[in-house]
Amino acid sequence: MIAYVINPGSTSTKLALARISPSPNPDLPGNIQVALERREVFHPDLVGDLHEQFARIHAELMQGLEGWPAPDAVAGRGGLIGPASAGTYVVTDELAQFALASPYGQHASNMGAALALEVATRYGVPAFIVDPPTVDELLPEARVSGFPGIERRSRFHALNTRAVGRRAAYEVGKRFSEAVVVVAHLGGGNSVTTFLNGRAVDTTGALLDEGPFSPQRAGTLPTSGLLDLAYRFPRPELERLLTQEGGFRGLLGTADLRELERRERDEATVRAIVEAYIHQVVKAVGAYSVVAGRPDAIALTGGAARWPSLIDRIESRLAWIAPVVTYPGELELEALAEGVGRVLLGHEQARNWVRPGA
Ligand SMILES: Nc1ncnc2c1ncn2[C@@H]1O[C@H](COP(=O)(O)OP(=O)(O)O)[C@@H](O)[C@H]1O
Ligand SMILES: CCCC(=O)OP(=O)(O)O
Repeated sequence: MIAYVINPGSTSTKLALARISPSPNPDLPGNIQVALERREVFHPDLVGDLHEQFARIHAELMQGLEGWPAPDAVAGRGGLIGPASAGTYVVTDELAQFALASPYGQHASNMGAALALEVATRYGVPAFIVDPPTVDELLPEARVSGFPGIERRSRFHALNTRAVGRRAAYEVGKRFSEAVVVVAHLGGGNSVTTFLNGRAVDTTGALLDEGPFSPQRAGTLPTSGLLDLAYRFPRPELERLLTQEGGFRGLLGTADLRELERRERDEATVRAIVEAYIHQVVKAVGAYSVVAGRPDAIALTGGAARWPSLIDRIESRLAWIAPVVTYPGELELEALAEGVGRVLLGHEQARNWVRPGA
């Protein structure tokens, strides 16, 4: 069985031809075996409204697909489509258009559904999204913020962290649906999430929410400092600053952790900010390790997990809580393929999205 899987990101669109089959080992996560033939389409200057960028990204994507055999299905990384259950969703034109103009925030993943639908329509096959970032399974007590009218939202790296959580549970001899796993996605954006029996019961969020600062996002700020900023900048500019000019980029002038890995040894300022990042990450993981009882496993993933000494320092401060497993980079293409496979192989029913408030 063949699926095209498409993951639009802020600087590139990652894609793969996925060959999907039932796993010969029924104990493997998801009981599905996936083999990926990967490609990447680079667009480092993706700025502005996604509608304006979509036609260009779609044209470049079609070139990226050239030479592949026809698919049985196409899957795109889901966007900010409103509160949703975890699962694999059929992409309709309504879902695709809603995501492109999402009222829940601008994010490259908002293009995933429309790109998948465009490609799938050309081949006359179904299009899907899997585990969109707005998967919302929060405990009621996790929704309360502390001020009336402000509700904590579930907006995180659901696709990657669920796939990583499934594997982390498997590594400690548990099924994801019967385990407590805390997953820290340390990428361009960060999120720390507690999974209880396969459900994301609490999360820091990843976009203008909470949590440790990231290569480009500010994360949780002291409220008084945020108020000062609110009186200095109009909201659109402040959103851009907090999501694109915060974190390492704001503090050290670069969002590239590979550069900081080289500089840390000789520059005390870099060392101090990296230590502050580690401090914030371990504090967040520690806090999310008490949400649902002692975790069976803690998982570290995202691009920052490719920095060995960084991960060693984080792991050494967390290992007393639970076994720590690391998945450098992300499993988003694998997770898209597994989500489609679960539906096409009959393990799971595809979900139909309903517009929020409909
Ligand atoms: N080999 C590496 N060593 C250290 N940092 C890395 C490495 N590869 C990527 N990174 C860093 O990870 C961050 C991007 O994480 P990633 O999860 O790929 O981003 P995104 O959230 O955009 O998908 C960047 O700051 C990048 O510099
Ligand atoms: C919107 C939540 C997902 C997210 O922030 O992804 P990136 O870190 O890849 O931007």
